[in-house]
Amino acid sequence: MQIELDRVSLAYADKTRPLDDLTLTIPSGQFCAVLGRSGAGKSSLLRLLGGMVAPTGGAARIDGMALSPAMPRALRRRIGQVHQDGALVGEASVAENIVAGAAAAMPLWRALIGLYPAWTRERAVALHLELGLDPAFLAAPVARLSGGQQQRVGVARALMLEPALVLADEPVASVDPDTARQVLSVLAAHRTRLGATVVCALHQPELACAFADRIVVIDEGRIAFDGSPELYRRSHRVETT
Ligand SMILES: Nc1ncnc2c1ncn2[C@@H]1O[C@H](COP(=O)(O)OP(=O)(O)OP(=O)(O)O)[C@@H](O)[C@H]1O
Repeated sequence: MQIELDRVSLAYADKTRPLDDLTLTIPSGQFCAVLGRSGAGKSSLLRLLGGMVAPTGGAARIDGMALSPAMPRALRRRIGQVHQDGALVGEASVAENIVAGAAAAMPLWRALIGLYPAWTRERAVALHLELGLDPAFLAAPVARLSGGQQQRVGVARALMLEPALVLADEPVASVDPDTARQVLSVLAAHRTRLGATVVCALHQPELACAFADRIVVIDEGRIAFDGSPELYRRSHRVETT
């Protein structure tokens, strides 16, 4: 899916302006890492791309269609989102949290009573293992997992419907370096297999350079850098890992 932001601004009710006149095109199939200090506007950008908030200025489009909280369900189900806070149901099991990522593909009543088809359970288990989680966790309440394990559950849930666009907000913030690489490898493999677009907010420039095709740095709601990992490395002296 191609993303086009044309002079997009976002202002919250309290007049905070996390995105300011931002123009950005992310072509279909690109792995774009979004870097920037805390409070720079990365989560706001991902919320806007996920249709959770509407731009207050400019135009935001995905495959030519307007991005907004009112976008059609058929479009929304093609977007997989990894939320910074996990947005998991703590008392539900890990398996239940992961299969919930398929809810948009079935009638609401089925999701409400947990009547998920067999393929969703099989896919949930496959993703769980691919992300390096212990099979013994599947039946455990998600609240019992560590922060990093919960983040991986959030990634598995986001990939359930094989989304054409993955929006990942700091998906490796709480995991060790090896696990971080494993999680980003899963996102990169998803991109390669399906030609999906991946937009991933990160705080680790070295991981961004290792996995992304393109680095965008946001500062005070504006683009401070936009270029290849090679260019980013040269201009920011990033260690190669
Ligand atoms: N719902 C909201 N209402 C008002 N202001 C908000 C809201 N959400 C975020 N902000 C503000 O918008 C600015 C950008 O926040 P955002 O969460 O997008 O930054 P970020 O780059 O993702 O930061 P971090 O790396 O810490 O997650 C900050 O000043 C933040 O306080």
